[in-house]
Amino acid sequence: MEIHVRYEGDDDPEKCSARKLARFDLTELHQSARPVPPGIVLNPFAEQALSPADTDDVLIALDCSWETAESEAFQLRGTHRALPFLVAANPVNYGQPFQLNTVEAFAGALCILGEREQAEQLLSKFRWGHTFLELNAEPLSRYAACEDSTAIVSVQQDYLESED
Ligand SMILES: C[S@@+](CC[C@H](N)C(=O)[O-])C[C@H]1O[C@@H](n2cnc3c(N)ncnc32)[C@H](O)[C@@H]1O
Repeated sequence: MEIHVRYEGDDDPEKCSARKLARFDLTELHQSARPVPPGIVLNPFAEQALSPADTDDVLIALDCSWETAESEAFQLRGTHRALPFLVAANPVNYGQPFQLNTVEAFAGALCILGEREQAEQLLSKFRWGHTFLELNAEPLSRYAACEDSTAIVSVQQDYLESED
């Protein structure tokens, strides 16, 4: 699957997971929206959850600081999808649901879309990468077995309830 990043560059470059992926040639960084090809845009504000029914082979994230990640920032061509309940494993947001960094968002999406090997390849560049798969092992395998986004939302409900 092709992996693209609309790179805003307003986050700490030392901790930026997208920059690290680009250093290993695992993604392409785009400084503006125009050259980003259309595809599945990972957008936490999207109305519909990502599911195996999404078949595009281009995956896009917006790498910016969470402070500037407002809905207007996600003006990118394609099918916008939110990721269901998954927990961050990166040292900045460890344990936080939904607020994944860019490599975690790609990895979660790839697992849901049946591209587990590529998810592992991206995460292998991060010391804590495997922890993301361990923390989310059960939801990821349940999401990957769902037919569509309605089923994903219903599985997600189990995790939201156990958070309360
Ligand atoms: C806000 S940026 C923060 C990136 C961070 N600076 C880093 O070093 O990776 C994370 C991006 O991952 C994707 N993402 C994170 N959590 C998501 C979710 N729950 N649903 C959809 N996309 C998500 C979005 O594209 C989002 O803009």
